[in-house]
This record gives sequence, C-alpha cells and structure tokens, in this order.
Amino acid sequence: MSSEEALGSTLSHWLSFNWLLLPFVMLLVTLVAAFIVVFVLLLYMISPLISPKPLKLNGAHVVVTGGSSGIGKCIAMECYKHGAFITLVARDEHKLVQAKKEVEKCAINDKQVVLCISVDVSKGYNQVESVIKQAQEKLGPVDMLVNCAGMSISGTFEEVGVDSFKKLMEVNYLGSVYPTRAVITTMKERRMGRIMFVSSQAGLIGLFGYTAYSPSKFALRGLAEALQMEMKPYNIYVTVAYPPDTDTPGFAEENKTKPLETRLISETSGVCQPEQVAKVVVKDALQGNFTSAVGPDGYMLSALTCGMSPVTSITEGLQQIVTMGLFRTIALFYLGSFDSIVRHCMIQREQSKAADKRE
Ligand SMILES: NC(=O)C1=CN([C@@H]2O[C@H](COP(=O)(O)OP(=O)(O)OC[C@H]3O[C@@H](n4cnc5c(N)ncnc54)[C@H](OP(=O)(O)O)[C@@H]3O)[C@@H](O)[C@H]2O)C=CC1
Ligand SMILES: CCCCCCCCCCCCCCCC(=O)[C@@H](N)CO
Repeated sequence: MSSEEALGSTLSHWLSFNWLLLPFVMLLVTLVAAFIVVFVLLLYMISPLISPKPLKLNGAHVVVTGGSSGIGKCIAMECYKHGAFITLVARDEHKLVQAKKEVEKCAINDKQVVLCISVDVSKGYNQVESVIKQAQEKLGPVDMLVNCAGMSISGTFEEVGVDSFKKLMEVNYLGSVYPTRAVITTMKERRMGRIMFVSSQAGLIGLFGYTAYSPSKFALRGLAEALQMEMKPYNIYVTVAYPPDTDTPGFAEENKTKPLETRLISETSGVCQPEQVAKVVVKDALQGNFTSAVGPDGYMLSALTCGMSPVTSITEGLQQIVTMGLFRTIALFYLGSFDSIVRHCMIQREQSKAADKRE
C-alpha cells in the first residue's frame, strides 16, 4: 500500500467512525448547551438572594464630606432629590453656605434640612468625631456617609514635594477613615447603613504624574474591602466609586499644573459632568454595590481589576468571569498607547530643552 493509499484509508476510516458517532456527539453538545443555559438561568434566579436590600433615602440622614463643591455637592443634591436630610462637611464656611443654598433648591418636601459643618477631616479623629456627634444630635443617626473630601497633587515623582505624599494620605485616606470610624458604631447597633468612598480611576491604575495621588486612592480600596467583610453581617454596605476626570473646581485647579502626559493619558477616559457621576454613584450606594464604575472605561477597568473584591449580584460575577480575558487584551493596547505618549512627550521635552540652550 502506497503512503497515499494508507492516508486515504485512514481518512475514510476516521470519517466513517465520525459519522457513526455524530448522533452521540450532537446529543452531548445539546446536553452541555442545555446545562449551561439552565445554570445561567438558575444563577440569575438566585441573584436577588445575594443582593442587598436597597436603602430608601426619603427621610434618611446623609453626611457628605467635601459636600461644598464639585462631585460632593452634586451627590448631596442628588440625595436631596430623593428626600434625604443632608449634612455638608468641608473647611471653607463661605463655600458651605453657598452649597447649602444650591442643595436646598432640590427639595421635594418642606421638612428637609441641610446642615453645614466646618471641619478639616484630615486633622485628627477627635475633631471629626465631635462634629459627627453634633450632626447626629440634630438630624438623627447617619444612614449614609459619603467620603468625598479629597484633593489631588500631580507632577513627576521628583517634582512632587515629599510633603505632598503625606498630605494626600492624610486628606484622601485618613480623611475617609475618621468620618467612617465616627459613624460605624451606631450603624452596627442599628444594623443598617451605607458607606461610600470616592476613589478615582487613578485608584485602579497607577498613572504618570500620580505617584502621590494614586496610592492615596488605592488605599481606599483596601480599607473598603476589609471593612465590607467586617460589616456585611451587620447589613452595612460599602461602596467604592471610581470616577474619571470630572469637570469640577478641583479638576480646574489640578489642570493648572498637571503634566502633559497625565492629561493625555487621562483623556482616554474622557471628562464627565459631576451631576452624571453623582447619579451613578448614589444609585450604586443605595443598591449596596461594592464597586461603582463611571463610564465605559470605568466599567472595563473595574471588571479587570476586580481581584478579590466582593460581588453583590450573580450577574456582576458572571460578567467578570466572561470579560476578564477580553478586557486584559484591550488593556495591553491601552498600556502600549500610554507608553508611547510618555515616550513622545519625553522626546519633545528634550528637543525643546536643546532648542532653548541654542538660543
Ligand atoms: N474631579 C475629578 O476629576 C475627580 C475627582 N475625584 C475625587 O472626588 C473627590 C471630589 O473631587 P472634586 O469634586 O473634583 O473636588 P473639589 O475641589 O471641587 O471639592 C473638594 C471638596 O472637598 C472639600 N475638602 C477638601 N479638603 C478637605 C479637608 N481636608 N477637610 C474637609 N473638606 C475638605 C472641599 O472644601 P474645602 O476646601 O472648603 O474644605 C470641597 O468641598 C476628591 O476626593 C477627588 O479626589 C475622583 C476622580 C476624578
Ligand atoms: C480594559 C482596560 C481599560 C483601561 C482604561 C484605562 C483608562 C485610564 C484612564 C485613567 C483616568 C484617570 C483619571 C483620574 C481622575 C482624577 O482622579 C483626577 N482628575 C482628580 O482630580
């Protein structure tokens, strides 16, 4: 038998073998497909069982740190539109009074109250505890705490003053630990409550120019994960929000000195309006979702970096399982483009430096 003939006979043997098996193969495929469909349907059906009961804001007391400006102010307005009582916390009293007026315009009934408290959330626990006590005496126990007070300092690692690293940890991280600590005991006793931390997309990915800022926002995720594990049996739900660049006074301030690289890389994710961010994050916090992503890039980034963070619905878990590999592939392209932005900016800087020298 020539080698061709041998090949032909093996092939025909294989083919005839296959034809005989075909009905079984088809049965198997149908069974596997049916199993997957039933499995997914079952997961969707039990999904509400692991989702927390949504919090109703009507008549609830919401404390918003950083509530006098930008995202925090819009969060306060959004909660007011749902009938909440609000305590705004920030340093500058004038800005607080202005914000109070704006929030009051969103009232849906005439019982609602806006309280203003001036304190620096980063300057020690005792001060923060005493103002939270004052707020609870006036408006009752806190149902939801929104930790939004924060700031950004950008610049390359050598440019940023060494003090800035400490400052940002104090304001962005400790400034969220203190108010949380001040409300948590009462929440545990009442077996209810919501805590929101406003991180940033730069709290999921370390970016050029954010060596001081990113770690202070990453820290919030660690705090939130640990806290959520402790608080779940007490029916307290923690949410971490990851907004992209958002058009606020704080963002305008940041842009005055932000490195070109940081601006170009951040532009990938676009600029949001604070009202838009507030709507998304408040909805997620009320639902008790652990992760609150804003925008399509925010969604991909948070699914990609979900790690061991808790899930609050089966749907969310399934989406993470299915999309992980795809999002990592997309992410590699993003990383490539970020590297090329950094390289281009460096070349341009060196060229303009050389030109300056020649003049
Ligand atoms: N805008 C953006 O592009 C993004 C912002 N974020 C985060 O969202 C949060 C809000 O940002 P944004 O709205 O832009 O900022 P703004 O600067 O517009 O507002 C910041 C608010 O926080 C208050 N605040 C700042 N420091 C302190 C402090 N030490 N103690 C008490 N209150 C303080 C400010 O009032 P006062 O100065 O009077 O104290 C103000 O009410 C920040 O945590 C920021 O990191 C996240 C992603 C994107
Ligand atoms: C599948 C993977 C997708 C990856 C997408 C990556 C997009 C990265 C964009 C990062 C934007 C960072 C904005 C920080 C805003 C901020 O916190 C400051 N403006 C505060 O003032």
